[in-house]
Amino acid sequence: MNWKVKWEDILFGSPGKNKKLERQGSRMSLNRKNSYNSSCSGDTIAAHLSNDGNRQLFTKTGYYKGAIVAIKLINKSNITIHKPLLMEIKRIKDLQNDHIVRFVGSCIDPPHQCIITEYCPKGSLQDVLENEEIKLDWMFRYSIMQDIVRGMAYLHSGEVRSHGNLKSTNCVVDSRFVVKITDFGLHQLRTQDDPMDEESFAAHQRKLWSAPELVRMAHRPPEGTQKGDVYSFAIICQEIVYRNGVFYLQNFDISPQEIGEKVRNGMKPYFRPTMEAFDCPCDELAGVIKRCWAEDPVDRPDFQTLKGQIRKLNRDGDKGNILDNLLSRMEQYANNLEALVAERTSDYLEEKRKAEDLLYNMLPRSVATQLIRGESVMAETYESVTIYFSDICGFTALSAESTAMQVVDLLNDLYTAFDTVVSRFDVYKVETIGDAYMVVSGLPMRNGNLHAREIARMSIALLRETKTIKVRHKPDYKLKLRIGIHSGSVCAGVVGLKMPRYCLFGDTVNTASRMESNGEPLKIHVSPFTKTILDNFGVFQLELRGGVEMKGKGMITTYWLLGENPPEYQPPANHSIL
Ligand SMILES: Nc1nc2c(ncn2[C@@H]2O[C@H](COP(=O)(O)OP(=O)(O)OP(=O)(O)O)[C@@H](O)[C@H]2O)c(=O)[nH]1
Ligand SMILES: [Mg+2]
Repeated sequence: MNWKVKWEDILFGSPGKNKKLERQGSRMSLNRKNSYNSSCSGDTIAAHLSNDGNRQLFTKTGYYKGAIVAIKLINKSNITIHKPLLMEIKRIKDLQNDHIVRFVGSCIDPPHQCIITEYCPKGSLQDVLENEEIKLDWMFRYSIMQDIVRGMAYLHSGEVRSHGNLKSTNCVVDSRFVVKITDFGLHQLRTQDDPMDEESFAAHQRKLWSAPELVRMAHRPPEGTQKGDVYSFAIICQEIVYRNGVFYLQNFDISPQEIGEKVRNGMKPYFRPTMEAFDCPCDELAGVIKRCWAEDPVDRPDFQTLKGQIRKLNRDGDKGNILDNLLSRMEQYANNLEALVAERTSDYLEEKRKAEDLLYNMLPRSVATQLIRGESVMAETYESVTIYFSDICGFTALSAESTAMQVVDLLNDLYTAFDTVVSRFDVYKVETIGDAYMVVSGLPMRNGNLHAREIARMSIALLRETKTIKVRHKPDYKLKLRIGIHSGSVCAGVVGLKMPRYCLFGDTVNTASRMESNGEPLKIHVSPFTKTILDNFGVFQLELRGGVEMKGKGMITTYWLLGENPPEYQPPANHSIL
């Protein structure tokens, strides 16, 4: 029973891996005329927007024994394994042909029943024909027809005998643009518990590939007939010639249901899709296609005969030889690889950008850039910087009365607002610890004496901002921010390898923190060192607070920052014309 696969043995991978699988997945355009009802569902199916903005779906895929496989879910509550089914599975597993999709195995244990096959990354022939970015010259189109003929001739010559459901969605395209036949045999597994509504648009659409004699049958055999397959092949060839969807009718717009009725009634002239010799590279091709969809199955050639005919047409058309054909496919393959490389490169750049953005958020820009370049960041001494600390008074009591989520929401609201304010100044936010917020100016880029002015302005702005912030779960609660600022020298550098952090060290940091803890709610507590610098600007209103006993420092005289005078009115200069 080497065909039996355990669902657990199929790897659906991490989200990252899935993304990769999905990208390689086959596409089913949802803008097709039919209302296709996807039977695929599951975690590896992804939707995305194609270049032209159409939503597309991918077929379900997974990893099995190290290879990507296509997974087709079976909509059946119960599968009985009996001898004929086992024999059929064996026959299908033994099939070996370049143009037949390899059967990998099947999961039959509910609830995960599926058929697992080789995965052809380019999707179905219908997907390829619909994709305008893929250029198909005539030689290429002949080779697609020839691939199908070869696969079908092989199927018909073996024990499978016939397909019964040949259509452009059941011809899949591998990464080298070789077309392979899929979804044949195993009808017992494929018949669904809740079959599709026979009168639905999708059901009528599916029948467009079916030969008239089969459509007329009340109980048509799921395996169809060999001549029926030839008719389906002709319909596919017409799709290949016109690239306008199945059963394209020039200047004629009727529903699949009406088409079905006209084909079924078998009245002369027999109703078939548009096929003009002048739309083909040679008259004979149109003739071959028309013979394949002859009303009387006896008049249709078999695939063995078609093999020779298509080969001859391609040669007679003098459109090149085997080598040209090969080169053409290789060219398509190379173009495709280029697109793939471009896509992967943009993925890589996107991931790189995300990683760098993260680093830029965690570290000052210049430091992050140095680290990205692989340079080590040496700790540096800065003679003069200004440090800001703030805290929310009564935060512990407020937290005790709130749920953890409410606290998180509050801090999130607060810091989102703070971060916006902070971004307007030449400062660097060092960290937030709970309700404490620490900001510095004057490093890693030195800014002379401006650091005190930047921090003072930012403090005033933050204080103003706090007054506007509403605590969502306590709308009447007034947040009281307590701010302390101090200037002096610090040492700064990156510490840690796993989670590098840019840290400041030195007594200035401690003093700034003490300025905050010795401050008062809704006030900005300024150290005498910062005040001296601020006085140089002549715009800040400072008020003496008095002597404050500070741990380890003794008594120091501190100030309150009340605000900034508006810039004085400057009359416009009187320019005289010399
Ligand atoms: N890449 C890839 N895509 C596939 C494969 N099989 C199916 N698909 C995609 O899935 C789409 C729908 O395939 P199916 O679920 O087999 O549906 P269908 O072929 O329309 O109908 P039935 O075969 O009759 O069930 C196709 O058009 C392809 O886009 C495969 O082996 N590889
Ligand atoms: Mg199919």
